[in-house]
Amino acid sequence: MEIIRLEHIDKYFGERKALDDFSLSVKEGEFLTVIGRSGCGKTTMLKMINGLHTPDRGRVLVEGTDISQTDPIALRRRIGYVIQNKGLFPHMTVEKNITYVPVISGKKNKEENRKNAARLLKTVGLEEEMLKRYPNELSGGQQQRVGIARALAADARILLMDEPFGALDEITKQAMQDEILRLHKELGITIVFITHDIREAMKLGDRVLVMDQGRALQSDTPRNIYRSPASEFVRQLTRAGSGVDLRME
Ligand SMILES: Nc1ncnc2c1ncn2[C@@H]1O[C@H](COP(=O)(O)OP(=O)(O)OP(=O)(O)O)[C@@H](O)[C@H]1O
Repeated sequence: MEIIRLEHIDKYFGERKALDDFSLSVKEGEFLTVIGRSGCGKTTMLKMINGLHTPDRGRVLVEGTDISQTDPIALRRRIGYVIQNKGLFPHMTVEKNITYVPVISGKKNKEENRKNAARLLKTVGLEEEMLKRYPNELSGGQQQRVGIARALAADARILLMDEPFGALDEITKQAMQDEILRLHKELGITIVFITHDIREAMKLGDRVLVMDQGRALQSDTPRNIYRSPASEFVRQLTRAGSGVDLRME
């Protein structure tokens, strides 16, 4: 079943066209990785899904409903959103961070919320005693885990991740990649995951979407992308050590 659908989206920032007739369909339970040069529109596309950006043309459907017809706050609360670094509230404990959305959504039972937060921490591989800590008392990898736990706290069925592991060292990054693969399998959630790292895109994605200049260049399984790249750019991208620098526009 289709869970996310973007139909012929155009998005302008002033004169600049960030998305150009962009369409996408994501199936429920799919793990989609998104890769492309800096500035090609990846984040803009992701923010279309949870309504942080609105299209100038086209429609966005989540679970079959046009999101322009739904309450944007309710939409954002049921879609998990994990970003690099700046995700957690620094002045709140881990517990408060994780229970933030459930609490503002009306779940006021403290004991139940605490139990739920402890369960989620365990799900992402952290100890319950971390509930009392503040974000600056955690390592980068631990903060990312809390970010994921928080995104899952509202029983999200969709997780949007924007370069979540970009700032982590290689070893922590690999551990987190394995962790997110496990979570995806266990929870059956749908994940849209932006990365600059082609190895990460190929390792995690059931399907890899390559974007360029606001358009979808190719979207296929890692194997097919590797075997039958749609263009020279995609071919170079998938060849390890090809020297393609995605951070350059
Ligand atoms: N709020 C904004 N105001 C003006 N221009 C914007 C805004 N957000 C994005 N843009 C522009 O739209 C284009 C697409 O940006 P976007 O952040 O989606 O790219 P990206 O592929 O996610 O890049 P990166 O990989 O560097 O994060 C860029 O040229 C960017 O400068």
